[in-house]
Amino acid sequence: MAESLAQKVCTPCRGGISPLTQKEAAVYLSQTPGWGLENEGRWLRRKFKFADFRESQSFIDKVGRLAEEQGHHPDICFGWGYATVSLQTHKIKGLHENDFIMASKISELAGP
Ligand SMILES: C[C@H](O)[C@H](O)[C@H]1CNC2=NC(N)=NC(=O)C2=N1
Repeated sequence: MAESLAQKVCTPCRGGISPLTQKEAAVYLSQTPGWGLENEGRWLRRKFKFADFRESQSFIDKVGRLAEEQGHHPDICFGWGYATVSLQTHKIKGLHENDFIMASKISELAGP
């Protein structure tokens, strides 16, 4: 079986490559349920819901640790009962496989 996105690790992206096209991104998207494309496929986003503020905070804390581990950092907006996580590869102003790897790992942190 092909390696799942969540098993891969983010690799440094130094730029000089094209971002994924919307078509290519759509193929990855089918492997990251709950996530959606925004801004003409330049961003990947998902809103997670939680029981209260403490749970949202605990989740983003875990996301932060994962981001440091992987060297790939999402933008996060959170509040009582929710956290919205947005991913982009800045150097290419669009999406890279790394964004989908992170998305998949973040979904695993949120649980089933
Ligand atoms: C130098 C360092 O690896 C880069 O600036 C990394 C850090 N974290 C990052 N996180 C995200 N989401 N996109 C990036 O392009 C990015 N670049």
